[in-house]
Amino acid sequence: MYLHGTSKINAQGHLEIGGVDATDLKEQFGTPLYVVDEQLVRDRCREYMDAFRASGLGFQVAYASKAFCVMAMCALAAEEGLSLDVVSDGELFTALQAGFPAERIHFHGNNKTLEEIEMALDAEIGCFVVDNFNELHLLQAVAADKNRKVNILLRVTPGVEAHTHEYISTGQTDSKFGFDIGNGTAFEAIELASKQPNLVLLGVHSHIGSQIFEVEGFQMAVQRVAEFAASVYERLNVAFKVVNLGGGFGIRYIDGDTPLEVSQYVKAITDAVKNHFATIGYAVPEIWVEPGRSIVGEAGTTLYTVGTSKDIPGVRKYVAVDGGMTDNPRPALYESKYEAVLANRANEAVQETVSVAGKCCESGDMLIWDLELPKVQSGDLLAVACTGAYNYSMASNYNRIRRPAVVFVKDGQGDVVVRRETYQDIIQNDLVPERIAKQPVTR
Ligand SMILES: Cc1ncc(COP(=O)(O)O)c(C=O)c1O
Ligand SMILES: N[C@@H](CCCC[NH3+])C(=O)O
Repeated sequence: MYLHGTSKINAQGHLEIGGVDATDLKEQFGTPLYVVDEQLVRDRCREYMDAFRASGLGFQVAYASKAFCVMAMCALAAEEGLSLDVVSDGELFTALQAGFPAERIHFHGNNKTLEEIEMALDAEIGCFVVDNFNELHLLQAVAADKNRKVNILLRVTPGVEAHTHEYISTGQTDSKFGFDIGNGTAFEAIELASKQPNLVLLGVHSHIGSQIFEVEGFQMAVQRVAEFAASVYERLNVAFKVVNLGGGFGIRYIDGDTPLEVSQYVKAITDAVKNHFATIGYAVPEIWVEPGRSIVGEAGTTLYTVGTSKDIPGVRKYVAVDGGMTDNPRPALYESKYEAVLANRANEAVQETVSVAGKCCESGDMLIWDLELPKVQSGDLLAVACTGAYNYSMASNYNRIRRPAVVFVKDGQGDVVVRRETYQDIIQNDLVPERIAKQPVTR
């Protein structure tokens, strides 16, 4: 298994993250357990901030909180000087409760409700990323009602197909998100938005997809947006102060994944912006980005205890762990691949090939197929790497399985940032109507 960030194999032959032995983490916090290498998250934040500073352009780096949204993470992002992309009232609430500066919060989403719009307006967030005409009209009406001026970006689809899984590709014309540049809808939206008395049109937003390894897609998106900006300026005399190029920067889950350095993505984007916006006739706009996965993905490791196994001679050996698709639905959703190691015997030689199953009542609940490990025993500690993004945030209580705790590790210390769910948490919202006869609780 590739060792990201501060992860290493220590003298006892155990996996260690943030200076804490994984077997001690199991002892202290139990399994399954999400472990986050705090230093690696901070390093990634700093890589983005430094790369943008080096470009000389105005910028904001907004952490896409959908990747992993808990109060500690919002507080960390705020401390590192990042902005925040939220897509729901729940993410907004989490950020505000963590004390995230409202003026650095950007609100996304293709179906914001009236309640969400009012909540965000009342919180005085920095910017709405408007996705469609319904939202444009609703936002203008609510802002007028509250006698407020609101910053907006319009989300456009630049017609760029990112080379990634079709479910996480968003820049193409046939997408549920945004105003299409190609068919003229984006132009229409700019014309309309620029006339709204309570909306301040800062510019546009484009996001082409996720887990992208090449810079060409981003460069192409910059070119399309710049051509669009030039035509908008020429025909409407509207200048963009901000261009948001979204997130999508890839990470290394397994051998063969070939992400670029953060600085390489940023340089490609900022160079393209300088190049394509230079001739439009106004100052080069501020560049905003929204990385999620590349900030937290490689920093996450999930620890599981191995339970049962089933050997089907000549076919395969299944080993089951105490979590699965409830804490990591990505293999079932996207056929995502992961690497793993026995954290308690990380130095031992490979002796068998096993497939790692979860504990859900579902055949598709598989975490890793054909993983090479030492002879696996019940009680072993399996560490799956690169689970920091879209794992906790997409976790569920399927089969009424309690969601694991999340622990931040740094300099030899582990701190719980989300406590493990209890049985009481599982039933806390359940109600039994009176017409259903109440059964005596026997134990
Ligand atoms: C609008 C928008 N911004 C940012 C992101 C974050 O993407 P990633 O986690 O790939 O950086 C996404 C998710 O793909 C998104 O839809
Ligand atoms: N949830 C996806 C990424 C979605 C990106 C959000 N637009 C994943 O786990 O890869």
